[in-house]
Amino acid sequence: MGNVLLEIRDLHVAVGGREILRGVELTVPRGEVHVLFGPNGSGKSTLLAAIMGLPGFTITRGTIRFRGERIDGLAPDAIARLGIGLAFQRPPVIRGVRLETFIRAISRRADIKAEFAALHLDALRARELNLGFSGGELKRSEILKLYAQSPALVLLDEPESGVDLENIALIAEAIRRILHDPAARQASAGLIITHTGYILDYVAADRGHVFLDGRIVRSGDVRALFQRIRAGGYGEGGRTTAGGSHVG
Ligand SMILES: Nc1ncnc2c1ncn2[C@@H]1O[C@H](COP(=O)(O)OP(=O)(O)OP(=O)(O)O)[C@@H](O)[C@H]1O
Repeated sequence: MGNVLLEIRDLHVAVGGREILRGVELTVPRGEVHVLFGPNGSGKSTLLAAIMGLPGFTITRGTIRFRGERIDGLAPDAIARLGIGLAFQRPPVIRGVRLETFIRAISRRADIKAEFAALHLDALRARELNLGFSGGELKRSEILKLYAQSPALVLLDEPESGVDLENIALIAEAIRRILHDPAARQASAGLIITHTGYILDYVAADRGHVFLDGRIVRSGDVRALFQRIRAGGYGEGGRTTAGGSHVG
């Protein structure tokens, strides 16, 4: 138990009265990076939202434990304070709050100025949070947010989607700094959703899981799972859901 950071048992989650997660079982040990694959609508983002305690995602059965303590039922700010951070797939706009003000308010890091520069976000410091940000800018500011927050468990929802190749490298390097921070006593654990797999070229991932219809149906070596999905789709015998070599 001492080595387990996140433990999810028989998790059922309803959204808008519809059951989306139907018995998720997942264990993430300290310092490990796990990757979630699965077709559109299979419930991957819902899982991250439920871990984060976001409103509208109702846990109807099961438990979520972080460092051995139940966190299901806690408010998102309490969960964030315990050391979990989420980079949204589509982050919300917050009018009237400048990017820099927001980052400084949540930052536990001394070197945040350097990270603004590394993520090419200096020109956006005074902008209202996420308002009119391009796809790449949105993703980079989400990663900066995580870097500032410095969580023990990092949840990344498609960090590279809609991002050009140069910016993927920029983002992936920053994710590496968050996950494998030499200043931290222990590396952070991560749970990453990806369709493209680009991120796997940069981040050393320990284990992969395939999501289908609200459950994890297969787990194993990340690269072997990804190759299998590329070759045959997401279903047990291949092709049932994703079809052909199309992954995302
Ligand atoms: N706020 C909501 N209200 C109603 N249904 C929702 C809501 N949020 C998610 N859902 C539904 O839950 C299902 C799972 O969505 P989710 O975003 O978790 O899937 P996903 O696996 O992350 O998909 P993708 O790969 O397309 O991002 C979808 O059918 C979606 O429409």
